[in-house]
Amino acid sequence: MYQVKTYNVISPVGLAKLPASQYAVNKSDDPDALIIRSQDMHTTDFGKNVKVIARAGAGFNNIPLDKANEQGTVVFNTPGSNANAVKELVIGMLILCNRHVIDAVNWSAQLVGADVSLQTEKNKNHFAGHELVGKTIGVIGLGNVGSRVAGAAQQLGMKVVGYDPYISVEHALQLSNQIPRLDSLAELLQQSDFVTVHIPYTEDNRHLIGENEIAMMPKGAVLFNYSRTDIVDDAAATQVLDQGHLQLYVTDFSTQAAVENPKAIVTPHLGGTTEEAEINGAVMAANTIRNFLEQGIIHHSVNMPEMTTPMQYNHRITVMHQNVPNMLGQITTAVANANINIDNLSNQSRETMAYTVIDLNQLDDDTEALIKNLEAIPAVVRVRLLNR
Ligand SMILES: NC(=O)C1=CN([C@@H]2O[C@H](COP(=O)(O)OP(=O)(O)OC[C@H]3O[C@@H](n4cnc5c(N)ncnc54)[C@H](O)[C@@H]3O)[C@@H](O)[C@H]2O)C=CC1
Ligand SMILES: O=C(O)C(=O)COP(=O)(O)O
Repeated sequence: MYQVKTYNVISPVGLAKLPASQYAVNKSDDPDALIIRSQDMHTTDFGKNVKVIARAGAGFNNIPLDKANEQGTVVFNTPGSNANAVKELVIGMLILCNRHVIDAVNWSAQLVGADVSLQTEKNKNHFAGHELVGKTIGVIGLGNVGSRVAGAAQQLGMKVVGYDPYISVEHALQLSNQIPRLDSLAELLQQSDFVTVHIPYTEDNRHLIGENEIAMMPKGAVLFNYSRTDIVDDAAATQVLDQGHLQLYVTDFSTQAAVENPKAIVTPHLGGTTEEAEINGAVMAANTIRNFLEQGIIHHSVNMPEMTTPMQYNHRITVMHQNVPNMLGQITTAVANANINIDNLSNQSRETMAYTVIDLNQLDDDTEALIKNLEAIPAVVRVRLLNR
């Protein structure tokens, strides 16, 4: 029985993909697998028995990949599962903000008395807005979310420019040829009435949009952050709001600087919070966990190499190890010393880590000794034996 532990709200539709005959959910404090969303795993203990962490969602900066690598824990995310949800919220906020709808609705809610319609007609022009057609939106990051935001903004009649020096082939092919990909961030910032950021948080992306970048944006521009805290320097963004250079700062992240500034519009990390996205993410996470635990398949990992060959033989030994010389030699020697014939072997690497998978039709009686010998090889971090 595999033990699975969940953190955050994980859709029961996804959990139902884990057969009760093989998986127990939230029944053990020493789980094999975790399904999480934004739980901060830097401060949440997870033991060596955790073989897999599935992040139902896109961003994985809440998971310490160094620790995961050290103990041989494969980390997955569910790319694209909530991208439509974020796109819809960003486009919704774009329209709401450009028409001052939030202030207008709050104002209407305070109306009392018999002359409500009179007051309305007299004051509505305080909330006169602008249309989006013909305005320029700069989309930073053209992955699952950014490419959808770019496409939707284009359909609204906006001019769209993009910036993503690392765009995947898949997303580059999907992007309309009407959407120019600019060579520099500065070029994008200088020409955009609206800037929206859709990139992962990494050390390199910390404060990608800071004081200097905001200064490059035209006066009266609007900045959206539906990516992560700290990709935009909130202190700088809220300061220029006060100085009037930015018209609005719209963010999904409740930092102190943002919530204290009346000109900042803060949604409480709602981008991926729709029933549909929660189901998509949880279903993908559950399927990913099953494929990995039952067959050793790795697809959509953020720390380990891809290995998508299904289990076609009776037994599979998976060896997670550091990506250093002579590992294959040592692993195959250990198997040969056990007098076992290898039917299929695959070895993939990714940065500092590698994954070797050995398929066998027949095992000898002393499998335990073989597993121990494999585990004893320096640089091996986890060995698993899977049986069909
Ligand atoms: N507010 C929310 O609830 C949600 C927030 N997010 C955030 O949005 C981020 C993006 O999500 P997805 O589009 O699904 O991820 P993705 O991985 O599909 O796309 C990210 C894109 O950013 C690009 N990129 C990376 N660094 C860049 C840089 N310095 N400049 C320009 N482009 C850069 C990559 O090449 C990639 O194309 C996530 O990492 C997460 O932090 C995602 C989903 C929900
Ligand atoms: O998928 C992401 O990166 C998100 O930010 C969504 O986070 P959540 O699953 O709503 O806690």
